Amino acid sequence: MASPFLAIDIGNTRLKWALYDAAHPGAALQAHGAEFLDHIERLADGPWADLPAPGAMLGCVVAGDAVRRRAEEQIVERFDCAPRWVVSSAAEAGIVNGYDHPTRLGADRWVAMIGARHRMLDAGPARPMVVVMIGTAVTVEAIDAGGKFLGGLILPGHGIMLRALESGTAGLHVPTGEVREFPTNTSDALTSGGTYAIAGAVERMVQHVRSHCGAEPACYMTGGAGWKMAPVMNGDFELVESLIMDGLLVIAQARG
Ligand SMILES: Nc1ncnc2c1ncn2[C@@H]1O[C@H](COP(=O)(O)OP(=O)(O)O)[C@@H](O)[C@H]1O
Ligand SMILES: CC(C)(COP(=O)(O)O)[C@@H](O)C(=O)NCCC(=O)O
Ligand SMILES: [K+]
Repeated sequence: MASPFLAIDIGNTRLKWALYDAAHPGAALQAHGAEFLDHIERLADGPWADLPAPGAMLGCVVAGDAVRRRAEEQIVERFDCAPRWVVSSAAEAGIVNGYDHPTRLGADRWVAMIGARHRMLDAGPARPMVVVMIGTAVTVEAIDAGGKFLGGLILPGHGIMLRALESGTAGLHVPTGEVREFPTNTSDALTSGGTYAIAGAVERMVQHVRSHCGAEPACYMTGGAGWKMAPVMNGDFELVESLIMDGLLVIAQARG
């Protein structure tokens, strides 16, 4: 019988976790949650206290070694399974890594591309892809129809953009505004500026992929703030909250 599988994604803002009934794509989600990094120590005695024990876990972490160790303490304290973390490599689960130094690619980016490729092939014939993650930072990846990661953009996320503007100016200390085509107050101008900066970068990457690959890319969006960006995107963007968890399930199955 299959045993439960624990997937963990540790970004620079939050640790996201999901427990599945087995370690393969399409497995049933049994429980999930997210903790800000300051609250990782609550996991074992809090949200994880009543979970069935996973037979294995796999995660990705870009938040640094100290945070990874704090998460490992919780995993080991609560569950009898070894912490395992994905490291970006030259090739895995259908994606070939075009980075100059493949292991320097953020593991979350690598895993999300693997999840997206699996989803795209499930839906139909192979196409190029643009994979966008809206987290603490924003990443915009280009993948060709053969599964080669061509390269990607890194931008500041909404929060970092606003904090940078606040700390670098005298007059920009205002509450969050609305996204407007023609903002007429400072709050709306800041919120709209950040949103359209991201949307514009994504649109450029879609153009680059379209002309490089000669085909319309399948476009996926994920990350904690993906729901804020998805409504303003031009073109067909599929919002998939679980893209990283999906990628972890694909990798776990491929590794057996
Ligand atoms: N409920 C929420 N809690 C925390 N951040 C949120 C929430 N909803 C949206 N966000 C936005 O999502 C971003 C964090 O997304 P997340 O995917 O957790 O990032 P990371 O993977 O970098 O830890 C924050 O910068 C914030 O703007
Ligand atoms: C780009 C990132 C900071 C994104 O982090 P996140 O927003 O998910 O917290 C992370 O993937 C990272 O640290 N990458 C390493 C550098 C690189 O991918 O080139
Ligand atoms: K992330």
